[in-house]
Amino acid sequence: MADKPILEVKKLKKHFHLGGGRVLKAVDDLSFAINRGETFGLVGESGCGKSTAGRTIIRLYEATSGEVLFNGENIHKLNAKNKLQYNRNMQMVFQDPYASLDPRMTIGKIIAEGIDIHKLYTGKQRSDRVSQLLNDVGLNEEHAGRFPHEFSGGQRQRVGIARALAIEPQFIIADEPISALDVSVQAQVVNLFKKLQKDRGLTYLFIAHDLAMVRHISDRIGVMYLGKMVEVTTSEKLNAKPLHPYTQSLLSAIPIPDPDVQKKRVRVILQGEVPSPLNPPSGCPFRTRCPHAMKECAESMPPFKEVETGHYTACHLY
Ligand SMILES: Nc1ncnc2c1ncn2[C@@H]1O[C@H](COP(=O)(O)OP(=O)(O)OP(=O)(O)O)[C@@H](O)[C@H]1O
Repeated sequence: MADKPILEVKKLKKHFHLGGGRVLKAVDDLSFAINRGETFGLVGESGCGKSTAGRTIIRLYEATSGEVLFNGENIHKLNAKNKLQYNRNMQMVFQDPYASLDPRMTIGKIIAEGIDIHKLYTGKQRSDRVSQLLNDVGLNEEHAGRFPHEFSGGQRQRVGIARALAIEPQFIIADEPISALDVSVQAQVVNLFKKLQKDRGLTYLFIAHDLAMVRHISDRIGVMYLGKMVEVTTSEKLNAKPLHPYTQSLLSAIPIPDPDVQKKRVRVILQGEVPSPLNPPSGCPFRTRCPHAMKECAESMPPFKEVETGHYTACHLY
């Protein structure tokens, strides 16, 4: 029998109350699961709720409703001791490696923060651990006494990764971890993520707006639009046969290196902008930009259902 998923997200909602009765449904009814050892890519345009989803899963934000099960346990029902253990199992790597590293702290202190909070090592064991982590991410132990501003963007992101690894988590949420980096170093950081996953059996939730990149590193992909999950399947199925018109448009925008194939491809160009999440369209939120919109799309939100084995989508076409 297959292993139970390491993470199950069930009907997760995170609504921000902005005053004056205005409610911004940043994450609305999100359901998906991540298997142990896989990379799950979460994609969608800016503002669709990817970061909010990641932050709610790791409990930087409290959920408005819904469930997050980690190793089968509902994380919203954990007592203080188990919550600390949960925090140990799940860590986050942020987009901007400069903003997320305290400029007044040395790299060694930054990396050891989690070790100190969880009281894992002290003295020589602690400094040995920091040296090891620096080596593991392609830096070296002399870097421990330096400050974040002395490093390049790629090196700072390596520090961010070492910090996340310090307490040996099983699961890492990487929120746009390469988008702030030069193109030339993006591949190096992606390769580091891959190597660490292989060596340590890590599971990743990899958040990014760039489907072209995500599909190369993810086993499975979830596509979000205006706070909702619109499609989930394996990278191969998503590439070969995307079901949701929004996914089709994202894929059709990715250039193909082969000019003959590129010529034959039908480009799906979306009309208009993403609607405001404060005032989303009725029914399916994508209908105002969808080339296949029908009458029923304005009337009801299509259920998120398994259309083919392991291939889920929320669209009235299916
Ligand atoms: N703390 C907050 N308070 C109010 N609204 C918020 C807050 N955080 C995010 N939002 C809003 O929630 C929606 C989703 O934002 P989120 O950052 O999760 O999207 P995203 O897909 O990660 O986009 P990006 O890649 O630009 O960060 C946006 O409309 C955003 O303005």
